[in-house]
Amino acid sequence: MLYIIGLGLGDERDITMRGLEAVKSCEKVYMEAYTSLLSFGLDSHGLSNLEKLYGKSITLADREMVEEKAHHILEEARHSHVAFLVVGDPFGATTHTDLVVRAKKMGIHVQIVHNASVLNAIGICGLQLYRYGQTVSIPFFTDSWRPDSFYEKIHSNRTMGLHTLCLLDIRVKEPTLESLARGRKTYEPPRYMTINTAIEQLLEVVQEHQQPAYTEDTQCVGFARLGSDDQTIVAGTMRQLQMVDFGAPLHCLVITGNTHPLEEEMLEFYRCRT
Ligand SMILES: C[S@@+](CC[C@H](N)C(=O)[O-])C[C@H]1O[C@@H](n2cnc3c(N)ncnc32)[C@H](O)[C@@H]1O
Repeated sequence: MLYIIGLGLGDERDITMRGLEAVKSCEKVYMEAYTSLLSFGLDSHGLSNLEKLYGKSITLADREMVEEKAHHILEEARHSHVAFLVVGDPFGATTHTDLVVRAKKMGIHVQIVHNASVLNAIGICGLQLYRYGQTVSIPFFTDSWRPDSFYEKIHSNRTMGLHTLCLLDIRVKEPTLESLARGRKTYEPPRYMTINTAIEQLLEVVQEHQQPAYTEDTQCVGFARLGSDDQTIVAGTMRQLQMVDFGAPLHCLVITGNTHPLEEEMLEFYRCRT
């Protein structure tokens, strides 16, 4: 049996009763460690908090393991109970759908335990969840790689008056260029995109378009560490949010579409005062 268990967004206390029971029944516990981050991080201290709560040791499943060695996890799940822990909800990231499909094709029973996701937690700012268009991902630009496919999606969302959730890049376990050349992998330190960098890139991309989908004066909402005790939510123009220090990761950004008066009333509680 493969259990895919959402941990929610805050800390170890956010697992559901059902999730906790499932973890406790498993012989092997993996923790997915690259599409998100719990508020206490995944250092040895954060992990040991989880291990203490579950009374089990946890194996970190990094990008390489999930993408290249998923077969090994699935083979274990064929013969025993295996838990695969995911920050947020299991279906808040596309990777985990792939795991479910592979497991089902191998005839392995899969059980999903849902939890809160960034995809619904953004509702806290008052923008109605059913007034969103396509979600976009904003990758870190490099000197030679500046993919901007997110722009057209934002454009079409805004044309229809819909809000856009921008998920921001997470780079963990990226091999350094030198190590690739040498054939022995060493890794860059982890990087998490800030709202400030996202806005800088958004404003760079929009300059290349005649009829801009947004400007520096477009209303947005920035979210940091949603679901944790020190979550930060600020509403303001792109220009205003660029000046805000949102602190530690994770961050995401919403570009507003047309707003309803009730949405405006809620946004007032988070309005940037500078
Ligand atoms: C691929 S999504 C994974 C979402 C996760 N599985 C879930 O269901 O919430 C990861 C992105 O969501 C955003 N994100 C996730 N958790 C967040 C949080 N607690 N606060 C703000 N943004 C968050 C970040 O932009 C991050 O790069």
